[in-house]
Amino acid sequence: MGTGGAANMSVLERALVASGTALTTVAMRRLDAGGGPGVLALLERLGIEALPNTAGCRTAAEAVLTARMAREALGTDLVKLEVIADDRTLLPDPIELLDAAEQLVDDGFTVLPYTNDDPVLASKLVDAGCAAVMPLGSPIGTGLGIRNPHNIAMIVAATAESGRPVPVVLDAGIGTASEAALAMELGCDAVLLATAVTRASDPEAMATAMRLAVESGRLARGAGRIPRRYWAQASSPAVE
Ligand SMILES: CC(=O)[C@@H](O)[C@H](O)COP(=O)(O)O
Repeated sequence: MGTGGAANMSVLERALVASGTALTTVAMRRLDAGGGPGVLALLERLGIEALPNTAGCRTAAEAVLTARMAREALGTDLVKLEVIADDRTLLPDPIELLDAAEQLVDDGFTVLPYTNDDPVLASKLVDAGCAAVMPLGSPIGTGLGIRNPHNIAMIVAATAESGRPVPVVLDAGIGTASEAALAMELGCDAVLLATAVTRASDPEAMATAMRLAVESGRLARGAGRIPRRYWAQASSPAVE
């Protein structure tokens, strides 16, 4: 889960608990430095691990600095690496992203990069030593779902066949539960979402729906779906 967009801390808490999340991002450049029990205190009380996020960074240098500050502040080598090209699309900048990933891996970070649904860039991030690849379904906050399911399936296949199989996390753009289920049926190992829950009319209910969708999508993936057929096939064989 992400923590951005919730109406208040009480709504966020109920959604986090309902989602069953074990790892939740915290945008380090948007952290409320003020007093009072902020997001970090909430996550600690709920026993949810904080995943520092370099959200808002536009260059590799900014992302590397933000990650290092987060490691100092939170004592974790985990980092969700976001390097954004522009404020309108919030799409990853592939050049700066790969540069930052290489620097952070060299500096001992466990890097979880938010990337495009581009199998070539995903493979380069795996080769750079990232601990996962996190392709978008559609741009952050759009709720447009998974625009290129085939690309996500290719990233899953290429990652599994690479010398370093790493988890694939569908990150961004999920709008409702069926899209989270589809991500898991495509072979993703997890989803990372915020807007669909935190800005839903009933965030707690949507968080519950997402948890159930991820569980069912994962089960369906393992159950071996039937092949798609061109022509009909009677479900009951004809009696000879
Ligand atoms: C939670 C987080 O890190 C977001 O930047 C993530 O990409 C979620 O995007 P949505 O808000 O579209 O779910």
